Amino acid sequence: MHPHIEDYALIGDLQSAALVSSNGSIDWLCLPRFDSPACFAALLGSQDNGHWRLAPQSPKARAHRSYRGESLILDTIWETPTGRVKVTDFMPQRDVQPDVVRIVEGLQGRVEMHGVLRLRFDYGRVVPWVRAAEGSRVAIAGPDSVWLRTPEQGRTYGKDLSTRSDFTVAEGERTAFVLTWHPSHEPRPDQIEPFQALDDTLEDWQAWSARCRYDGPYRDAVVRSLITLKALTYAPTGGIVAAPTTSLPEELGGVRNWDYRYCWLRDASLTLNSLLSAGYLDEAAAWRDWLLRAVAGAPDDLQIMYGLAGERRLPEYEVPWLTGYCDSAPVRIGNGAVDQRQLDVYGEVLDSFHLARAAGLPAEPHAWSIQRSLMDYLESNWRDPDEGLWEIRGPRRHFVHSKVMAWVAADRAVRAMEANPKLGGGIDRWRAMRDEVHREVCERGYDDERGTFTQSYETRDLDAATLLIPRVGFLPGDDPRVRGTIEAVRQDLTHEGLVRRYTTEGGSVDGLPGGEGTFLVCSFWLADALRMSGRRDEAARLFERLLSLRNDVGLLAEEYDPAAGRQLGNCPQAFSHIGLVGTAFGLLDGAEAD
Ligand SMILES: OC[C@H]1O[C@H](O[C@H]2O[C@H](CO)[C@@H](O)[C@H](O)[C@H]2O)[C@H](O)[C@@H](O)[C@@H]1O
Repeated sequence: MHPHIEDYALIGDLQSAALVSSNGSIDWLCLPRFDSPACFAALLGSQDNGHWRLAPQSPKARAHRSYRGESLILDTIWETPTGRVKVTDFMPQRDVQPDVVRIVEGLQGRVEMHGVLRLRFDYGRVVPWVRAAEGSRVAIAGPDSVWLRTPEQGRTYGKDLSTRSDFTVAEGERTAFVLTWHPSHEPRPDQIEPFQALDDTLEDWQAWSARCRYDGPYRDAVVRSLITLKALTYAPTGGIVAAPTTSLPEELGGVRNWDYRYCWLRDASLTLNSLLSAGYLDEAAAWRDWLLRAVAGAPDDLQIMYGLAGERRLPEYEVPWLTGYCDSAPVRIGNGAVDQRQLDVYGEVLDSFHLARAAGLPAEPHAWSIQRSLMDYLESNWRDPDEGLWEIRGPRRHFVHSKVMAWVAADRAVRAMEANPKLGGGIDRWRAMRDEVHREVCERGYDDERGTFTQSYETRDLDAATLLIPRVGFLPGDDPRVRGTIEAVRQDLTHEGLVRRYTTEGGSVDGLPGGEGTFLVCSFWLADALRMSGRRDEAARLFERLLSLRNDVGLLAEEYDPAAGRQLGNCPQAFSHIGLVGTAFGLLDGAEAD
């Protein structure tokens, strides 16, 4: 039986991340990068696919956990019949090689502890050779090797293809495990000092969090979301992943299982907007530079997603030896959406540049050249059908959201040139395009009878993405067409007050079998649309309900099943935390009542 998705907490080092369950087991870890093969993949299979549990021996032990202050350091406090013990899990921001540190500290009495480490390289498939060397254990298979440093007290031994540790911790004692990955052909890397690493890591995160500019009633939730978003950035390149996991299902037992360990232009631009709104300019500069490298080349070669360093090939394949989270198969690596046409990404990228300029990010001449060439491409292509932001796997359509985002792209380009005419570009053409897109969307993407925007020109069905229309400035929030869309979405797309992306019943637009949960970011968009249409109190109530869906350490997956009361989909998902930050900032504006 797998732990619930909401039973997992995140630790990470800005290059990869691990999921730690509330029973003390690290069940997911890819090394050395977010998108490397996992060496712990129990999350998507069984313990035989790799995990590392460290917890009291007593079956009566009960855990309570929290992050230490405004950091990504996880403290789990275990109460047992013989005493209390704290396990602190973190990944220090790395110098050379990645480390996972687990510090065990006796708080009261004496507690017998037990550790089980099963390393399985290549997504839970390859059992390494393990031997004792230089006072540690080293596990090697193919290109990977992992060193494990264990406490001096107690006993470490091999059993059933795992490395076990038995030891006792008394009040006031502190001891550490350090797991270090490195390429197997290289000599053992320098060893870190775990207690010093703890102090340094705490200081790094707290210094970063202290720079957050949000000053309102939801600060704890906002900072936790920002830390989570920061943890999804890949520091060496500035790329930002959509989530650190693959194939956590959108429906338990279903097939809607995707790999999110890549940089989507859409998700990353929106992540950046959240960081910018809270005053984080350095990340904006790093992302801009990543983007300039990734999209360099002919504009019609632009992809909607890339690897962490801008890699273009992310072929999708299935991993048959993993049975999937709660038997939700297949487990997929890579993402076939890489070859899709999604015309909204131009709008998201240009909007992100627009916000970066407004936030005072120093100009970079290449950045405008890229924006011009993106606009030139979009001018000739915005009339085409596409797969849209939901990355449907059915036939292309004229999605209203894609067209609205084409309007956003033109609008932001025009505004950039109005502010700085020296930039150079086709301002008159872009103005004309902006007007034409607006007219067409209001004619062909609006259902007069029902008084709502639709999902695409081809249908009367609805799409939660149309809730973004006031947020991006396409129409004001009090426009009757926006108000009508809010009501229609509420009628057709909500489940117990939470919003689905679109309907999946009866020959779904997305071309996929099965259904899915409510999509969390869409519920945040509903809160935003309500606020912008003058219904602030309803927006705040919905926001607070959404906050209550976070797990015990403030994390949100992609989706939520209100009937089962469970989170679904990849976790933690940038989209959901982007939604949280955006709505919290929005609620600071205009505190007018309904
Ligand atoms: O719904 C089917 C599609 O689901 C995934 O896409 C979703 O995740 C992306 C990353 O967060 C996001 O940008 C997109 O808006 C979401 O719909 C998956 O990546 C696709 O391959 C799949 O077709």
